[in-house]
Amino acid sequence: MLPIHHMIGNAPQPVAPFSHAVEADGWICVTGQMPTFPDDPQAPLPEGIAAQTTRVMENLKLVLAGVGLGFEHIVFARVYLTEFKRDYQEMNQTYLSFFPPDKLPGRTCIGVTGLALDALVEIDLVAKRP
Ligand SMILES: C=C(N)C(=O)O
Repeated sequence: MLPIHHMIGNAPQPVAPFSHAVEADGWICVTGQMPTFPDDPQAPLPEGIAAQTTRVMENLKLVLAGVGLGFEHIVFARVYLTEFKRDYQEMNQTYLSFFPPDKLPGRTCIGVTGLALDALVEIDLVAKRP
């Protein structure tokens, strides 16, 4: 079976050549979301790691909703931070607020030297249809 390529109309338009999500056999790989605004892709990014993490999580929510899923369907997440030592704890606090504490996805968090749009954070996901 070939993968299904999802473009989600109300999610932020891609900043690079990718689909918002690609599905194979009920598994959904959601492209790394940036802290951009769905209704104004040219707007400056929000200030600071808490606001950027919130924006990224809201964008992930839009992509998941576009394929009929929610955060409860996330199996694994990867978080990328450009200022790891400075932002790790604050990112965690914001990230945690999107999940019940006993239903956290698996996760890896990685410090990187740069992200598209000079963002502080990008998060990608794997989710599974029930
Ligand atoms: C922003 C991205 N997810 C990319 O360039 O792949």
